[in-house]
Amino acid sequence: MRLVADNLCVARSGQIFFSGISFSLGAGEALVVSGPNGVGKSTLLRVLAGLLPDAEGSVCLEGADYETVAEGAHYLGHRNGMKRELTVRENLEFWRDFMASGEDGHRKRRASVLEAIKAVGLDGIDYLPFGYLSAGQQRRIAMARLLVSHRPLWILDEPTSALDVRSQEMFAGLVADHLGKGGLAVVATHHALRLKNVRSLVLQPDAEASLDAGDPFAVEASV
Ligand SMILES: Nc1ncnc2c1ncn2[C@@H]1O[C@H](COP(=O)(O)OP(=O)(O)OP(=O)(O)O)[C@@H](O)[C@H]1O
Repeated sequence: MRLVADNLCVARSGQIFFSGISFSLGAGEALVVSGPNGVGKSTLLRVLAGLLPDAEGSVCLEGADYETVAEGAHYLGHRNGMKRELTVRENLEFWRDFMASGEDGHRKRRASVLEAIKAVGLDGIDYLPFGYLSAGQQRRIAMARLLVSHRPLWILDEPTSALDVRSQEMFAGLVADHLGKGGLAVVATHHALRLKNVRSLVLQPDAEASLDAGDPFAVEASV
């Protein structure tokens, strides 16, 4: 399976935020997107997730039975996507049911709610309303959402915001495990992520985007 983006371009209010972004990401690989505030990282991720349909260019998951990239992706934006009034368990049960796919392979590869809570190191708090949790705990439960249903592509916007060093290592472990099983990930971040097997895409205003030295994959972009 490959995530293939070809010549992506986004313009809003007459201003081009980025153009000419093309890359190809294979199973087991991650693309880390970085750059200064407002340069367009979240916008790029939203394009990949199919949330900005008026963007130019194309993006697809090759070698997979998905009509759209969105069908094969988990998108975790700046917001956690949880109801404050519902308990941790109720929130994750909702997402597990909502994202349930008829495909057998997906059902076999998803964690139970309690397994997912344990995987992010928060077992024992499933009965608490989500709104009672600390900011870092809320982010970790948002990551547990990625585990209760299976999607091959993870699109993550600032996933480690509010996380302490230990939780960042936990996050790196989750992503490494996902990549190790043939998954793919695109991550926008300001932090040095403790990830291996990553490609880097740096968006810079009014400049050519810089690429990983020696990157064997085509990752080209200009802003
Ligand atoms: N609907 C819109 N219309 C016009 N401009 C917009 C719209 N939405 C976002 N923008 C602008 O698009 C630019 C890119 O925003 P984006 O959130 O993608 O940046 P970012 O690189 O993720 O920033 P940060 O590091 O602060 O999260 C910003 O200048 C923002 O103000």
